[in-house]
Amino acid sequence: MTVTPHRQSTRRPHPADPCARGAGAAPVEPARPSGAWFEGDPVGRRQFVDIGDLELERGGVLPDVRVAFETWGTLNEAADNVILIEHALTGDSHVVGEAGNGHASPGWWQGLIGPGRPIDAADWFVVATNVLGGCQGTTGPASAAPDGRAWGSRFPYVTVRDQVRAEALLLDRLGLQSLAAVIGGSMGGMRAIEWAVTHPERVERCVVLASTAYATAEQIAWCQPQLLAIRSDPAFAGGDYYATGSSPETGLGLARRIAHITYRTETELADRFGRRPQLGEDPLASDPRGRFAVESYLDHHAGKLARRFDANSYLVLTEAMNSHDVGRDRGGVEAALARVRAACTIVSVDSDRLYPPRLSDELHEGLPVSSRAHIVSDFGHDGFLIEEEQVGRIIRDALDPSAAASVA
Ligand SMILES: CC(=O)SCCNC(=O)CCNC(=O)[C@H](O)C(C)(C)COP(=O)(O)OP(=O)(O)OC[C@H]1O[C@@H](n2cnc3c(N)ncnc32)[C@H](O)[C@@H]1OP(=O)(O)O
Ligand SMILES: N[C@@H](CCO)C(=O)O
Repeated sequence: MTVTPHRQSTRRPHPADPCARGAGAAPVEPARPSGAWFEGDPVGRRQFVDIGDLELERGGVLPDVRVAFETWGTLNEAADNVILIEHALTGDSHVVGEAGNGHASPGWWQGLIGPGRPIDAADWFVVATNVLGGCQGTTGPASAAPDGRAWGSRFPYVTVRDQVRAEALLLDRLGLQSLAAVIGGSMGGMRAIEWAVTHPERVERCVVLASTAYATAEQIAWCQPQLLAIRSDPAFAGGDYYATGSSPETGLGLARRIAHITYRTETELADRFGRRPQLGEDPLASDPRGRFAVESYLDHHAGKLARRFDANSYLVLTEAMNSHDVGRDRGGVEAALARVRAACTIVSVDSDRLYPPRLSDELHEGLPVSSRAHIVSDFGHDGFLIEEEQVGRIIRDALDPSAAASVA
């Protein structure tokens, strides 16, 4: 297959990237490349394809959608060695990074792709997209609407199915019809299973980690105070804060604190922090009031996310996760899962309190061809990111030719 690179972009913060610089200022879209293009790049750099107008599940059309992605490896002649990797809520397409090519920053599954690694780029062509509604180059609330202003509050409600539709259009544009595997964790796992249900004929293997067939009552419940925290921040300005010179960092930080607790475990926090005060601080003093170490830890994660992520994207993606239900309008979860033809691997983290193993059991039991795998971890939901060796072993097994395809 001939591939023509029209334009390359490294992951260095683009001045228009609200995730990279804090979301305070008005976004400026980078110049749009014309038509679809991509490059089989062994290192992985962010690239863009305009997929046109996107029809949304709840009605209406999102015009001029752009999808950003990175690739590793080379597409083979048969175009049947494609793996799609789906990132989680605040993740991105930067699955691995390599020093020396403008990619010094490691990726979120750094040990996964490369020579001798579970996904050897000599064998596979890996595509990792940035999700619709996010803030890493794919169209989201900080992108310019047709009138040139940021979408802001006008950005529509998008569902996980819309996100998968955008990715399917991207792959169509790239001429990639079949997926040897789609792999994702957490919110990425939602997209992975939605891919297998929506496009059974295109997906050969599906690996779903720390995820679910549908958002549960408790998951939606945890999201509610996070949504409220952002929307209650005076700097939120109804969602149209891009031109105000500030952004709802306090609300986003609160949301992250709430979420981060759900990503970890009670025992980890107890063992790691206990009742220890933060170094040099006294939580029992009245002036100045000091912090417990665990409070400082949460402050750290809150600040870090508020600096790198757009609050509107956090809202849009959280609501998309709430929308997730593979059974909607398909006769229920059981009927939806029965459509899947991929060989699936369903993975849970034993200590995950947010996506507990029973949800993986439900997926596994409903899928026609499924293996069940377990990650043993002290870290809870974040175990799917932290326990890279275990994840690597599971993915290596899932990609083994003997675990292949039921796709006709
Ligand atoms: C697919 C995706 O989801 S990609 C997105 C993943 N990345 C993120 O979500 C970023 C947020 N981070 C996380 O969720 C988690 O840190 C993970 C899963 C990435 C990694 O987990 P761990 O390796 O266990 O990191 P941990 O939670 O211990 O955090 C370490 C940070 O806390 C800081 N920290 C630890 N204790 C304290 C404390 N008492 N006070 C302040 N900061 C503290 C460390 O200095 C370190 O800072 P750094 O990350 O800026 O270097
Ligand atoms: N740390 C992950 C947890 C959600 O799965 C994220 O922020 O995306």
